[in-house]
Amino acid sequence: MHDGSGLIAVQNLTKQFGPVVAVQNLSFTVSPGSVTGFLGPNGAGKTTTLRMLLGLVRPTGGTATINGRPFHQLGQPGRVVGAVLEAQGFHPARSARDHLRVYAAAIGVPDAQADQVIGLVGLGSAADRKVGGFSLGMKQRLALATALLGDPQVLVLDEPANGLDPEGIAWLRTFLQSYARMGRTVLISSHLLAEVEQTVDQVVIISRGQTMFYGPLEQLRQSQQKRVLVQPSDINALATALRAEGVQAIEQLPDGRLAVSGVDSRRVADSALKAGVSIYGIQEEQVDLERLFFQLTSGQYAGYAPAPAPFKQQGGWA
Ligand SMILES: Nc1ncnc2c1ncn2[C@@H]1O[C@H](COP(=O)(O)OP(=O)(O)OP(=O)(O)O)[C@@H](O)[C@H]1O
Repeated sequence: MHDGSGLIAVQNLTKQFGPVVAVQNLSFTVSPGSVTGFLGPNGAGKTTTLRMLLGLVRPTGGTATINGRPFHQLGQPGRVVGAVLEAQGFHPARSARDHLRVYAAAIGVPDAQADQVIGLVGLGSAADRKVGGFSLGMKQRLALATALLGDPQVLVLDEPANGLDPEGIAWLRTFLQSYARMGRTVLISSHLLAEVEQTVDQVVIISRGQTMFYGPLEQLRQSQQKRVLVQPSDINALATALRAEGVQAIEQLPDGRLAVSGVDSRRVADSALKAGVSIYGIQEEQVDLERLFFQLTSGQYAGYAPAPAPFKQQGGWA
């Protein structure tokens, strides 16, 4: 039927809606055992990609497979893939439990499974309340419960943190990470890196339908060179001393401090000491992932389309 690997593979995927290129030559893989964030600003092509993966939209070119097969060839897809694409159209007069039982019947799992997943997502005490009275966060939990009904190997969630309060986001993080640690595959989309930063192990960042970065989050972090910000008693003396030691990336900031790249604070302090320069303040700049994410994706709404370089390899820049 399928290879059971739990692998999601997107290869050279392209989708055009008339003149609009929603997804352009996108490639990435998502392995079991980790949580992957699928990130990009509004309109970047995330939902279209997920819809192609789930067999809801036919690609113009390329392939999207789960377990080595396109969605429609999976056999019992409800038991392989659990997906939430948008806050679903729940019947407002139906209870959460009844909603889940209807879906359980549709994919051929027993009612007991509905009761189990409702507890898993923390809706046990609201199981018999009408969904019409649910908050957005509760609907998100119910949507997740629906996706979990078939005990799927692969979980695909579009903007699952949307509408959750901080406690809900923390709960979702723990849930998804433990689901992945059980050897399952988890792919979640978001337009905010900060929202999923603590949840995901690797990221696929897209902009205007193209891959901008694909690899471990840690690698993205390391790609931004850290800077040491230092306030010396004599800027020129410290800059000269550093240059004499081969440190070239030195910049004077508007606030009068020096920003030194490619070295740690200890090295800068040692140079200052040797040069007889006092230090009134020193700190290592924190990596600002959000700023990097914005830089990577900010071209999307520019009034022109700069020719982008093609995607090359995992863990690299496109
Ligand atoms: N059925 C459609 N017909 C025409 N254009 C479409 C269709 N679906 C999506 N698009 C266009 O494709 C582009 C990508 O949209 P998509 O919804 O995939 O982005 P997204 O990253 O999921 O954004 P959001 O976070 O806002 O949902 C947008 O320009 C959108 O207008």
